Amino acid sequence: MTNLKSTNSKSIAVLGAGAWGTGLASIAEANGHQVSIWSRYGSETLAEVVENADAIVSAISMKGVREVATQLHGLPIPPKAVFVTVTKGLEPETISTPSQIWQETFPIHAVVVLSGPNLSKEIEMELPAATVVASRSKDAAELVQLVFSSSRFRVYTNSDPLGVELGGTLKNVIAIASGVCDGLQLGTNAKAALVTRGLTEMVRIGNFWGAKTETFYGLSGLGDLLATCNSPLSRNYQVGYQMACGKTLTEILTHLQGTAEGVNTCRVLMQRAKQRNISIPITEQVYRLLEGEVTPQQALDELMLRDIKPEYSY
Ligand SMILES: NC(=O)C1=CN([C@@H]2O[C@H](COP(=O)(O)OP(=O)(O)OC[C@H]3O[C@@H](n4cnc5c(N)ncnc54)[C@H](O)[C@@H]3O)[C@@H](O)[C@H]2O)C=CC1
Ligand SMILES: O=C(CO)COP(=O)(O)O
Repeated sequence: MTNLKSTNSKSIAVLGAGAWGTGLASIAEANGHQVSIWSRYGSETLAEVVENADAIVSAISMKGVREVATQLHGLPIPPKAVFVTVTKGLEPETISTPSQIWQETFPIHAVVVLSGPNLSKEIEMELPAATVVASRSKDAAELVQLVFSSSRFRVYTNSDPLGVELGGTLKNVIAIASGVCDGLQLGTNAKAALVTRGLTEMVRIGNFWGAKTETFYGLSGLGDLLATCNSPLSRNYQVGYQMACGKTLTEILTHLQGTAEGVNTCRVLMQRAKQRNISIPITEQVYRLLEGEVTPQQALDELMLRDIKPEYSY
């Protein structure tokens, strides 16, 4: 077994000084690594922050990933540097995942996806949590595992980066639906049904994309669903909860602290599912709700009154 204390100090560049970027920076720093954080509002340049980095951690929200990757592309990046992406979103124009953008921009560097049930407020309070680091490169995943592993943060490796990334991304849409469920006070049975059928929907989309089914039953799929579908700390859950309480999406997003990626992800998924004829009924109702086409109650009725069918039809 690896002794966590034996890790050599690494140079870690964190891009994005939001809730999760600063949270991950604190974990790495507490583990004895040299951490620099880059923010578009800060005084340090990207070039200064990534110079000599062993790992470059992108904690940029989806809308900024391509722009930051392009800015970095023109800079001298150490060949040893591993890119770590923690963004949970999809690019609307290309339907690319963040790791695909990083890999496309830096084809010779290893890319690692870090995702799991990691509500940053709880991590900030040093409550225990676990996560997954996944990569096509076993060495890169193990390096990132050592950088972040601690007595408060248990990090597992995984060899299905696409599944791990999609788990964290797709669950955001189900978290919005769960917020609606709680806002309407539909009860525990309804929540259990929603989360379970939500997972089926995630597996269906993930399989279509080429991810492994079992990955969705791990920390980055089921684990993250359980966390975000049951916690008012989740911004995505808050979007659904507040819509069920009568607020408009614009009002909610104006006052929300940080990013609720599920809003954009839901739109991208609907576009993809329509093109490919994939059945995603929960996502479809979340989409219609976000677009103002149905009320929360109508979305519920539409889901309950769908044609009856067998439980399994991936
Ligand atoms: N907060 C959490 O609990 C967790 C968040 N995540 C994911 O991590 C990502 C970041 O989340 P948060 O830190 O919570 O969001 P945040 O909204 O607090 O921070 C986002 C960061 O991205 C930066 N950014 C956005 N567009 C940019 C651009 N064009 N150029 C440069 N920088 C740009 C912002 O300045 C900010 O520093 C999201 O995809 C989220 O889903 C993942 C796990 C946990
Ligand atoms: O992904 C998260 C926890 O794992 C954070 O969820 P929210 O983005 O909904 O706050």
